[in-house]
Amino acid sequence: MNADAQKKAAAEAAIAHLPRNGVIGVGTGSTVNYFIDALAPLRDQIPAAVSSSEASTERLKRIGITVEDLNSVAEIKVYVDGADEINKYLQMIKGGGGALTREKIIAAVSKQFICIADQSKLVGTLGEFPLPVEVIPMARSYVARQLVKLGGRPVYREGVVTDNGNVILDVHGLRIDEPLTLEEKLNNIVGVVTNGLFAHRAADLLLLGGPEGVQEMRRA
Ligand SMILES: O=C(CO)[C@H](O)[C@H](O)COP(=O)(O)O
Repeated sequence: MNADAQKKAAAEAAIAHLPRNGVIGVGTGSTVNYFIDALAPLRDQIPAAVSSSEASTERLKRIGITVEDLNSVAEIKVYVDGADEINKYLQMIKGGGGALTREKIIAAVSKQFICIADQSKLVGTLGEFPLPVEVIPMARSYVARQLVKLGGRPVYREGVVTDNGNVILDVHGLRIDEPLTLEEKLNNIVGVVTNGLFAHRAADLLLLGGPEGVQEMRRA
């Protein structure tokens, strides 16, 4: 199975973990696109979804699933999303697709976070993938200087404006030995809206597609 087939298998495995009746959270990315496609036959059993991006909203609506604003939803039972990297504690780097802020908000609200990914995403130490940081535009240079002080090499994601009207710095060269501490330090930089480290709100379950099929991993 190649990476795409692994993503599809992981996405389809998530269907068995959905609540019988309840609002679900839906993330963003190519793996999530497979998940949305797999939701189509279940559209009548899903009262509504909350989505982490305009792209996913559009795809959900196209298959007939109602998308609600998070403010009108009392509870999200399950949130399904991909990751750019994930470790055995199910801490992640996310935001490759630029939707990290909404993803973090929905993850915080949701009772259960199911990560769907292909095998290449599972790593020993987070940080090989450049860490996305969403920044208020006027603070971009200041935040970049603070990121350099933390040992990173920030690169401005040119031409990208997030769904929230902000910009993204992708931070290269960080070896993330202490994800919890780094997530807090990044949050403390004035001008940072969100960073793509999901350490405090890690996933609860990883469905990992591999050559042999889909493996279920819970937090170590
Ligand atoms: O965080 C994300 C988007 O902001 C995605 O979950 C992450 O980039 C993984 O994407 P893909 O499923 O395409 O590999």
